[in-house]
Amino acid sequence: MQQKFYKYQGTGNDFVMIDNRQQQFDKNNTKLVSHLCDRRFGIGADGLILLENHNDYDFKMVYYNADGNESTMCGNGGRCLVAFAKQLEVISDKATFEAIDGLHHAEINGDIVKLQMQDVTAIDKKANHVFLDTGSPHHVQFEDDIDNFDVKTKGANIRYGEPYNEKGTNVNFVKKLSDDTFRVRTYERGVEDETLSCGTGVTAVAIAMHALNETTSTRVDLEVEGGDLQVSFDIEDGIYKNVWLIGPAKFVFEGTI
Ligand SMILES: N[C@@H](CCC[C@H](N)C(=O)O)C(=O)O
Repeated sequence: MQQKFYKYQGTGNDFVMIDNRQQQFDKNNTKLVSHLCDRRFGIGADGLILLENHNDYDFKMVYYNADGNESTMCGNGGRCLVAFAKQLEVISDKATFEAIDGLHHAEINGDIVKLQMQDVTAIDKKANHVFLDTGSPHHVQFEDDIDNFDVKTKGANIRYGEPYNEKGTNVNFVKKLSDDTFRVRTYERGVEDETLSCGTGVTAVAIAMHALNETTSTRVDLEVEGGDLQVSFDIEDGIYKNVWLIGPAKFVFEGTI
């Protein structure tokens, strides 16, 4: 069977998008998803996203990692899906959609997509890292020599090690550049490699940096391998609310495979 697809990227985190409003996609076919994401034998992407109909909201997001398994929330993928929904004329400049972690609101203005993320209530501060869930699990730790750091090897050791083990976590290495700017490199679970950007990852970094008093700003700039993102939030009684992930989301090409 031939499959029509669209390719999008958000600061270099790239996705195969499929319009599954007619429910024609074989959703339990792990091999098919990993084949479509394969950079040599398929289209090539960090993940695959289905846009589906929803009874109450604009659409539903179903996210798979490049390994073919459905996974938890993808922030950059959510932003790209909003741009895709606009291309399909499912929305105009605002969206409300359901993903695996709940409801998301979003706004699109040109290439820039703002995506509201879930509130963050639990921040686990350890001696050398912070762990928090921003829709996906994230380990955040400082790394001074971030430019020369072996993210793939060191990230995999943490992702598969204690206490995360097989279920795993995404791993973010951070360097502070100024009071409100941080450089981030991320090892992604399910891609099992460094990606050029991770939306839930930079959201976790921004909140972790604030919780550690590394910034007093509630609007944080994040420099990632594939570009620049911003995260803004409010804090009420120790809960991070009204969390927004902001940055570019761009159409790359479309085709049939
Ligand atoms: N790239 C994503 C994160 C995708 C999910 C992650 N790989 C996982 O399985 O936890 C993002 O932009 O948030």
